[in-house]
Amino acid sequence: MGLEKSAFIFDMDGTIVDNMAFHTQSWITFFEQRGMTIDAEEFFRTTAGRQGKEIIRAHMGEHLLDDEVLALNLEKETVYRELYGPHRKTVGGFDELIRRAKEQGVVLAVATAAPNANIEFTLDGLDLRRHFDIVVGAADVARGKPNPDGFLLAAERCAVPPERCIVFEDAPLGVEAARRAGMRCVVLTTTLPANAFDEFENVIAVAADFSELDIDALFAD
Ligand SMILES: O=P(O)(O)OC[C@H]1O[C@@H](O)[C@H](O)[C@@H](O)[C@@H]1O
Repeated sequence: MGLEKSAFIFDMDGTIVDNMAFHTQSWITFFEQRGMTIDAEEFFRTTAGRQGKEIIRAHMGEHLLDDEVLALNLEKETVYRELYGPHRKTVGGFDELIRRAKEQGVVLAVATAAPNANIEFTLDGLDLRRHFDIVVGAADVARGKPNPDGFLLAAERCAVPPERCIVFEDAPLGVEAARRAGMRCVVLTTTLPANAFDEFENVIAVAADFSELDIDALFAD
């Protein structure tokens, strides 16, 4: 890798941890209780990376008051944490990739659509926060993915230009957010297969887990 300052910006859910099936299950339960049915795969493609409040308003009505949305989102995220809690662990090869990235001086950030309680649940619950220079969550930006706001804020706080940032993502809306931010992207196929990302020209690598990735090769692109 060259001497220029560079950053890795990790999506959290579905990327650092393989938890999207648990998010989807908690949404299915949440909507079922309100007499609504959702298709799991379609739901993942169209919502993963959006903020909970955006997902709730899109499905239940834009008229909902902020406090109502907050309470509904709290309910959904509580179910999610109960479901995923016993399964919490990082995706294979994550610790080793972080170790190598630190050795090479890569600045490390997280940019997630998750609320603070879920960030604490995952990053503190797995003792990962110490690895990251910057953590950006739903509370820091108005709009979720596919808007680039979270990635751009993370890059700004890292003081690394977008073209020197590599995003790690598992969801199409997240890859699109990276594209809009002017960032290259590594896709983790935790939830969708590689061909679900064929349309994206900013994808530089696709991997089942982090052990398959070579840092020098990523920055050589
Ligand atoms: O993939 P990210 O950016 O970490 O996003 C996490 C969000 O992804 C959404 O799909 C979930 O429904 C939210 O509840 C969750 O917080």
